[in-house]
Amino acid sequence: MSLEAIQFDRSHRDNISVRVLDQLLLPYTTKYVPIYTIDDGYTVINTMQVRGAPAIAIVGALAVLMEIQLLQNDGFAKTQTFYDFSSFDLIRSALSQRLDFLLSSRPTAVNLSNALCEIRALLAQSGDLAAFGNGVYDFVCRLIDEDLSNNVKMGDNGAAFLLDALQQEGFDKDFAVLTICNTGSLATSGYGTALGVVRSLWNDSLAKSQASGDGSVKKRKLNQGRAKMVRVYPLETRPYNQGARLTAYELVHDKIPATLIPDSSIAYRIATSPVPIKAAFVGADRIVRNGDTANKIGTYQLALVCKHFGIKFFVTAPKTTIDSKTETGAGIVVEERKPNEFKHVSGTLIDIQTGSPRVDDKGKPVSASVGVAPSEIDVWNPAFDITPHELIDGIVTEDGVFTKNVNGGFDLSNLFA
Ligand SMILES: CSC[C@H]1O[C@H](OP(=O)(O)O)[C@H](O)[C@@H]1O
Repeated sequence: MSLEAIQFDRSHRDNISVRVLDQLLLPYTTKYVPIYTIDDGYTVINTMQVRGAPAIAIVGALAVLMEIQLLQNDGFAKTQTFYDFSSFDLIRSALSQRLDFLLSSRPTAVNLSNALCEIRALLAQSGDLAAFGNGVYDFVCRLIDEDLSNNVKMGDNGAAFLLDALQQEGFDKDFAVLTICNTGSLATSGYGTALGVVRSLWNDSLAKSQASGDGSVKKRKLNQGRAKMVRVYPLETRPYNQGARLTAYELVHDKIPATLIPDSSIAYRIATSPVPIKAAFVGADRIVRNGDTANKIGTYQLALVCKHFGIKFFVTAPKTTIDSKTETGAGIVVEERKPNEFKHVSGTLIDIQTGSPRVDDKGKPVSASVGVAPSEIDVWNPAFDITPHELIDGIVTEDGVFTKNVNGGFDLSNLFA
């Protein structure tokens, strides 16, 4: 099992390498795909071999860095025709077109456009390719390192906020939380956003129960109350099943008690759960000025169900996911995926006798797709929906948890770059 979505070998500055975990083959196959060019970055992002707003931005920026490394290789320069090396101005113009292309890989998650904006500024101020390459290298290293440290801060912020709120309302028992899609290490540089909160809640729970754990988890009590998280309910997250394929995989890896549930069972699960469900933590692809949030399709109705049951609903995202240029959710472009990603279900062939993956003559699990709808039927397959800020109880960030003012509005101006 590997939770390392991105392998960036920076041990030799002049010979860096990048590989990404092909998440379409999880949970049964661990395969890394090399990234050499912006085309490679576009492909793995557009096909969702790598996905998750922060991870998309990191892989996009790394693809630019790898292309720059290639452009500085004379052998490549002689073979390609897109770039005109007669002046850096011409190279700069070609690179600008390549950044536009990369940005079109997935339009809704703002992290990629935020990262490419920074890279454009570096391109404008660089005098030559080497200087631009060094600027992008420093930017990408900072993006990766800050994302990881921010995720742990965010996880602790969200966990402590919930635990303190439960203590204040006099709740001191075991509880469960809900989450949707994948917002863990596979969507970021590590630890995760909403799933990072789950990891911090679990660390707190282990510390409070003095559980032995497996030694790999840093047990950290995050408040003095007795309430502790004992179970996670990840939603399968149709139609691409990031919850079933990826979040369940991460929770099994971390040995966090979890029960995978169908998207359609949220209300009935809350009504019948053996332990009270006290919160939902979801990620974000774009949070706009008023707090309206784009996230995986299904998030909006999860928020509605939480409102019905009086359960706290938190959006969890780093500042790199904030879009300070867009006023409300009405301004967000929602990506629609190909119909066959909905009409077909892809995965690994399972031997129904043994329940184990079918393998080929090389022992590799066999991938397959099955049809679950008539090919003639029209479908609507949005990758995201927009949760109105009115349904959001808090926005968890590395800078703390932001809640609404007495007028029911978020003031996120402190988070704007
Ligand atoms: C921290 S990941 C943010 C976000 O990205 C996921 O979408 P996708 O799997 O399509 O890239 C999902 O919306 C997560 O909440």
